[in-house]
Amino acid sequence: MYLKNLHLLQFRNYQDQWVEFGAPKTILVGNNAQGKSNLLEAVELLSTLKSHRVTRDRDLVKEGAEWGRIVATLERQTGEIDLSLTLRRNGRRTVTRGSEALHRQIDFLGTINTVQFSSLDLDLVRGGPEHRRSWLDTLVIQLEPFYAHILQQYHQILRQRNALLKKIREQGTVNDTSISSVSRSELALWDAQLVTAGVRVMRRRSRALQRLTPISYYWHQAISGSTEKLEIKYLPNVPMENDDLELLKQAFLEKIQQRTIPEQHQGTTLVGPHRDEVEFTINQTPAKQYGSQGQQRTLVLSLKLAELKLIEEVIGEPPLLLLDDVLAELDLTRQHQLLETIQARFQTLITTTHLSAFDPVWLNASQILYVEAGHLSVHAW
Ligand SMILES: Nc1ncnc2c1ncn2[C@@H]1O[C@H](COP(=O)(O)OP(=O)(O)OP(=O)(O)O)[C@@H](O)[C@H]1O
Repeated sequence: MYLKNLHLLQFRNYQDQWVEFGAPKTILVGNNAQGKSNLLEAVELLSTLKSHRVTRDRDLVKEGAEWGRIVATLERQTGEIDLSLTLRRNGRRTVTRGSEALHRQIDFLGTINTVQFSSLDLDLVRGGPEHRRSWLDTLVIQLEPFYAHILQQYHQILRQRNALLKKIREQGTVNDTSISSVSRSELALWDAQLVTAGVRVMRRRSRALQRLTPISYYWHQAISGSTEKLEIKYLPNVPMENDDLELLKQAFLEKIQQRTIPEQHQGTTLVGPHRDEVEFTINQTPAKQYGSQGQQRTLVLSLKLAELKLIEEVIGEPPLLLLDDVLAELDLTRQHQLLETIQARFQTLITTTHLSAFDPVWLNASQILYVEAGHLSVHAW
C-alpha cells in the first residue's frame, strides 16, 4: 500500500499543510519540537485510531481550534481510497472512507497498515507488561481488525466486574459465605462473560505470537550475527496448555474460583488476559534485566522487521513503516539490515534531526522534507 498524500488541518502544530509523498522513502528533517513526530502521529491515527503519545483528542487539535482533521489518499491493490479523520476538542470523532461516513469507527481499522518504531519502543523490553500487551494488541488489530471489538468488549466486562467487586468490598462482605445471593449470582454472570471474552483475547494473542516468533528469530540471528539466541514466550495469566476452547474456559473459571477471596478483598479482577505477559530472553537471560542497550535495540528491531513481514503475509500488501527518530541511532550494520529488508517495497516515513548520520544510499533514494514550526519545505530553511 502507498500513502500518496496527506493533508493536515489544525492538527497539532500544523495549520493547513499538504504533503505529497513522492518516493517510497521520505525523510523529515528538522530541529526538535518542529512537528516531525506530529506528522507520523497523524498517519498512526489513520492506521490505528490511536496515538501512542496521548489519549485525549484535545491534545491533538491545534491550540485555539475546536477541531482538527487528517485527510489522506491511499493506494491499495484494490484501488485508491480517500480517508479522513476529524478530531474534536470534546472527543467526538468523524471518520470517512471514500464518500462514506462510517458509523462504527472499528470499520475504519485495517485500511492503512503501519509498523511503528520509535525510541519509546525500547519500553517494549524495559517497561512493564502493559507495554508488551499493548504492542501485541496493536499487532493483532492490524492482522484482524475485528480484534479491536473483542478487546473493547473484554475491557468493558472487566470494568463492570471490577465495579461489582468494589461494591461487594464496600458492603464489607469480604467473606465469600456472607456475600448476598444477589451479588453472588451477579458475579457468576460476569465470571462467565469474562471467561468467554477473555479466551477470545488469549487465543488471538497466542496465535499472533506463534506466527511472529519464527520471523523474529530469523531477524535476530541475522542482526546479531548468530551469536545470540532470542526466545519469545507468551505467558498468559490463565495457563494455556493448548488451543482447546473448552479446556481453556475451564482453566479460566477454575483460576477465578481460586482467587475469589483475594479478588473480593482487593475489589478488582485478578485473573485474565489483562494480566498477561510476553517474555523476551536472550541466551536464556531475561532481556529486560540484563540486555544491554545494543541488545535491546537489536531485539526491538527484529520484532519490527518481523511485524512488517507478518502483516505483509497476512494482508497481502506491504504495510507502511514509521521510523520516529530511531534510524540515526542504529549503527550502519543495522541500518543496512533495515534497508535491505524494506528496499522500495515498504513505504517508509523517517524523522531525524540530522541527515549526517544516514547512509548515503538512504539519502539518494529518499524524498527529503524540511520541517520547521509546523511547515514543510523541500529546501532547508
Ligand atoms: N495541540 C497542539 N497545538 C499546537 N501545537 C502543538 C500541539 N501539540 C504539540 N504542539 C507543538 O508541536 C511541537 C512538537 O512537535 P513534534 O512532537 O512533532 O516534535 P519533533 O519535530 O518530532 O521533534 P523531536 O525531535 O523533539 O521529537 C511542539 O512545538 C509543540 O508545542
